Amino acid sequence: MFGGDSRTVSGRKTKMDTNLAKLLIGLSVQISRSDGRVHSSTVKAFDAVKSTVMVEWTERNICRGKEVEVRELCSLNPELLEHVNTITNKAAQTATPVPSKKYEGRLRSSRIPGPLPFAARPQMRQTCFFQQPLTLVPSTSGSSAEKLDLKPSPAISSAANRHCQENDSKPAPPQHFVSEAVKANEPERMPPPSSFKGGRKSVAAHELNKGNKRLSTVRSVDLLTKKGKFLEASRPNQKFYDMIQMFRETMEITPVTTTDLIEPRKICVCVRKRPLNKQEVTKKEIDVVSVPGKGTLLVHEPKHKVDLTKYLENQAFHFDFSFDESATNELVYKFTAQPLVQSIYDGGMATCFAYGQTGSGKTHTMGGDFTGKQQNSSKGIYALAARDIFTYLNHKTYTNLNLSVYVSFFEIYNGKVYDLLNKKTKLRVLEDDRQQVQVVGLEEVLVSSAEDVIKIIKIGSACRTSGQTSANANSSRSHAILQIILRHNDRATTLYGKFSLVDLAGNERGTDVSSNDRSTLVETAEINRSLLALKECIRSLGKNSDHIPFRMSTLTKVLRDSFIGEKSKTCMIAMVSPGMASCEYTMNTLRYADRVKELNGNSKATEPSKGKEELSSSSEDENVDHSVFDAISRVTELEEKVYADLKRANVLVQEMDSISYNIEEGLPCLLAYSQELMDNILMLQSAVDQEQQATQTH
Ligand SMILES: Nc1ncnc2c1ncn2[C@@H]1O[C@H](COP(=O)(O)OP(=O)(O)OP(=O)(O)O)[C@@H](O)[C@H]1O
Repeated sequence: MFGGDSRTVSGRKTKMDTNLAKLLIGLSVQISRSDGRVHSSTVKAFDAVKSTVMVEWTERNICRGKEVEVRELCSLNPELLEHVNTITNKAAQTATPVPSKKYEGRLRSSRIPGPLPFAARPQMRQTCFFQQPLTLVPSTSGSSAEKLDLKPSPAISSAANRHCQENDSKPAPPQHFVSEAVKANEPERMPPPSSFKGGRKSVAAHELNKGNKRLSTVRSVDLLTKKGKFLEASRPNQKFYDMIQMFRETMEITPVTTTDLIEPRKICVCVRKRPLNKQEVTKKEIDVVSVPGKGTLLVHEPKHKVDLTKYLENQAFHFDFSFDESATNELVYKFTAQPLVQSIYDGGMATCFAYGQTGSGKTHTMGGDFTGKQQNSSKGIYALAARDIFTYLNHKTYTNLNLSVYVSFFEIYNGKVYDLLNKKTKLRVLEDDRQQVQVVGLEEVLVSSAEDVIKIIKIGSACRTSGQTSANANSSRSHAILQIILRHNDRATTLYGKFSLVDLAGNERGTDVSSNDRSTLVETAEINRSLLALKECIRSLGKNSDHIPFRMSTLTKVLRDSFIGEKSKTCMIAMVSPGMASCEYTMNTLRYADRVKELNGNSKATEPSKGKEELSSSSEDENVDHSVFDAISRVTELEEKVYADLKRANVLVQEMDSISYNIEEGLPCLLAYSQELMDNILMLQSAVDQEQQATQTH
């Protein structure tokens, strides 16, 4: 690459590295932190092999440090690159460098540095989709064969310019970059202990490259001992993080605002992203979900190519509304459940579902946000809907309807219904000849204010069945259904309208439970079965189909009247966790929500951003769905047969019972009768005996 005698070249290169080290060390430079802050730090060491520098700064009296790639440093400090280039060019003509003005007072050495050792770096690839690839163009001019003309992508330039503007308030000169290296087998950026150990560093790096286990151990021990000092050690999957951050720099964001228009919809499907939680932040979990707004949500799916190159697959999903991590429950309510309140006053059925992976924020959205373990029930969709229902009730338009409000709160756990307002009494779900489904004995409490409803929510929520899964220590494994019912104040208290607010159980797969015992697996299978049935029912509602497959699960049975009727309206809020660890479940949630919405006339077409791969995976998903659906239908058929057999057996038992009753009743009579008969026989016998005696005497 360098041409000429290799000994001369390597000798020249070592000298240049030494010069560059002298130029950089001691400089005050801007660095970018993982949380987005940009501040100054001092260059302490230069690693020519990795083309990185070690920088240090003081924060709250703690000396911190981090390793930064030279190209990253140059992008944040454009004058630095300019300065290096100036010196390099001058060096070709004179032996004395003239430092650029900005760094004049900060240079510790005025010796001529060599050009940046970019050429020593391996060929790299830009694999982040949606990102214009960076170009690495060898310069044809100049005497130095190592010098490269590095062209940035416009997106990155603008990002870098933004940084510069923030810090310098003057426009940044054109930037020079190398493309993003994303080899999985490349070590993640960690502070090299060698940088601080003078002569040892190159040996350690060299030996490490050779795969020397002993030295690897030494290196990791070094890293551990340095941990206290270098708190900024990069996060796991730093490359993915960088790629996502770069992508976000180019993203246009239009968040939902309270002034946005709400169109009336029969089925509304929205998505809400929760913020990273404390544990995720501590683990330096990467946020892989972006919400540009206008109903769109992006998942930056981290992927590896066959050659282990890391890349992102940015997948776009479109819903009626998309809410980012800053959205409040009030805002989410305004666009989801609130428009449904009107429909129950029009005599319809409204249903709002919170769907998502365990720990994604369903209970937070429906029941209210948490402060520690305390839930603020007045800030959830349950309470907000109750408040509006009472506002309507007291409005002059509706007072003449003469309605009262009742509340029931129950859960479905493992296909069984439990009354949360009556000490979790197990209830039976029966269907009459007209296919009306009744939850027999369900407590309905008459309420006169939203505060009454909040009290009921508190009582009911405390009762919910909880288990433990790997994602959420207080996971709800049941579907909780709060129903706010409007009834006429006549003697029969006939039903007028009903709002069902459903906090669904977590949708994670059977393998995601920390305990693999049979009951937990059965529990998970039951959850998945009911969620699948729910999807099919909402899809049928969307198609205005006459056939609603509501018998497939207890959940759909009890919500049967929500899926029928012209005035029925449904809203689903799909919740997603933003962490990279949840990426697969996030994709499952979004695909589910997408299928629910698919046949809804109001929805815009989904534009998967992927090509063939995405299409094949979604058709695979469909096949899986259908086979599961078929299996569920078969199980449901069998269940119905067994149920019919049971019914017949029951009738037989009752007949036998009545026969045995008759036998039991008849037996004493028979005995008395036979006794009577016996007495009569005896009497007859004695009469015959007397007659015989009399005959003999005569
Ligand atoms: N939008 C949000 N803002 C802040 N914190 C949130 C948000 N959504 C969820 N959380 C927090 O995340 C944690 C898990 O949320 P939540 O219990 O609501 O999840 P879930 O989906 O109901 O889980 P499960 O299905 O297991 O019950 C809670 O501590 C909650 O406070």
